[in-house]
Amino acid sequence: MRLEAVSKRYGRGGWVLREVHADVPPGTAVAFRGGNGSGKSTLLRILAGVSRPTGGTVTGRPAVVGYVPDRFAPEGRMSPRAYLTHLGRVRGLRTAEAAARAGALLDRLALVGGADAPLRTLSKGNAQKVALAQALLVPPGLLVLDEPWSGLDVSAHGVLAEILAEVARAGGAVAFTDHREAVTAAHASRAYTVENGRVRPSDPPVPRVDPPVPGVPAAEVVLTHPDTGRLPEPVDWTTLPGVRATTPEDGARTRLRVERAHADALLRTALDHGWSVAEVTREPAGPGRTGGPA
Ligand SMILES: Nc1ncnc2c1ncn2[C@@H]1O[C@H](COP(=O)(O)OP(=O)(O)OP(=O)(O)O)[C@@H](O)[C@H]1O
Repeated sequence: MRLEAVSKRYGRGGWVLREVHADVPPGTAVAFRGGNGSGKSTLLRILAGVSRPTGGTVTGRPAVVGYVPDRFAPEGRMSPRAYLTHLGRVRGLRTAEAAARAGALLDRLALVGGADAPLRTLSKGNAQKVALAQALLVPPGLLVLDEPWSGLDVSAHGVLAEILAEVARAGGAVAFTDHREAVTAAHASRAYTVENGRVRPSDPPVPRVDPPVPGVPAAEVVLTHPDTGRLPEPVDWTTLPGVRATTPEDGARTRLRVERAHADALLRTALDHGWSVAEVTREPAGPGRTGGPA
C-alpha cells in the first residue's frame, strides 16, 4: 500500500498532514511514531480507509482491512461474544464460523470474566481486547492499529506481538502507532516519524556503544526469541544499569555488553520478559573488545 503526497485538513482548519509519502508493503509491519497531536491517528484512519485525504492518492489497499481505533468504548447490553459473532456475520462468515472465531479470539486474548458481560461494563483493557478481536475476525490483508498496547496487560502484550507477526507472515501488511522507541524497534521492520503533519522515514535502530571502562569486567550477552515461537516483550535495554552497548542484529536477536556486576540482573529481566539467552561470554577486565589498552 502506498500514500503519495497525502494531505489532510478537517474542514477549514489547519493542515494536519502535509504531502505524506509512505509505503506499507505486504508482509511488513510498519510503525508510525510521533508525539501527541502530530497526526498519527489521522494518518492511520486514512490508511484504513475510514477517513478520506483532502489531497494526494492512496493505492493498493487490500480488500480486507482490520482497524483498531485509538478509542473503543462500546455501549449496550450485548456481550462481547454476541457482538463479535454479529460482526463476523456482517463480514460474511456463517453464524457457526463467526461464533467459533469470536470464541477463539476471546480465549486467546484472555478476556477474563468479560466474554458474556454487557459491553458497556468492560474495563479499558478488556474493551481493547474486543477492539483487537473485531479487527481479526476475518484474516486482514491490512491490519491498522492505533496505540494497540495501551491498556493491555502484560500477557496480552505477548499475544498482540504474536498476532502482528502472524499477520505479516501470512502476507498481510501491518501499520501501527506507538510513541515508545523500544516497541517500534521490536515489532516493526520499517518506521516513520510523524512530526507536525510531516512524515519521514526513521533511521534504523542505532546501536549504542559506550566506551569501555578501564578495570570494570564486562560480559557479552546474546538474547534471542525463544524456540517456542512465542514473541518476547520489548525491553529498552539501554535503560538497564550497567548496559554499555546494544546491537540489535535483527528483529529476533540482540547483542548486549553489560558490566559483570549487573549481568545477573540483566539476564533475569530478559528471562522475565520472555527472551531466551543464547550466549554469555566473559570479557577480560579493562579495555573490552573494541578499545585499546587502558
Ligand atoms: N475529527 C477531527 N476534527 C478536527 N480536528 C481533528 C480531528 N481529528 C484530529 N484532529 C486534529 O488533528 C490533529 C492531529 O490529531 P491526531 O489525533 O491525528 O494526532 P495523534 O498524533 O494521533 O495524537 P495522539 O498521540 O494524542 O493520539 C490535532 O490537532 C487534532 O486536534
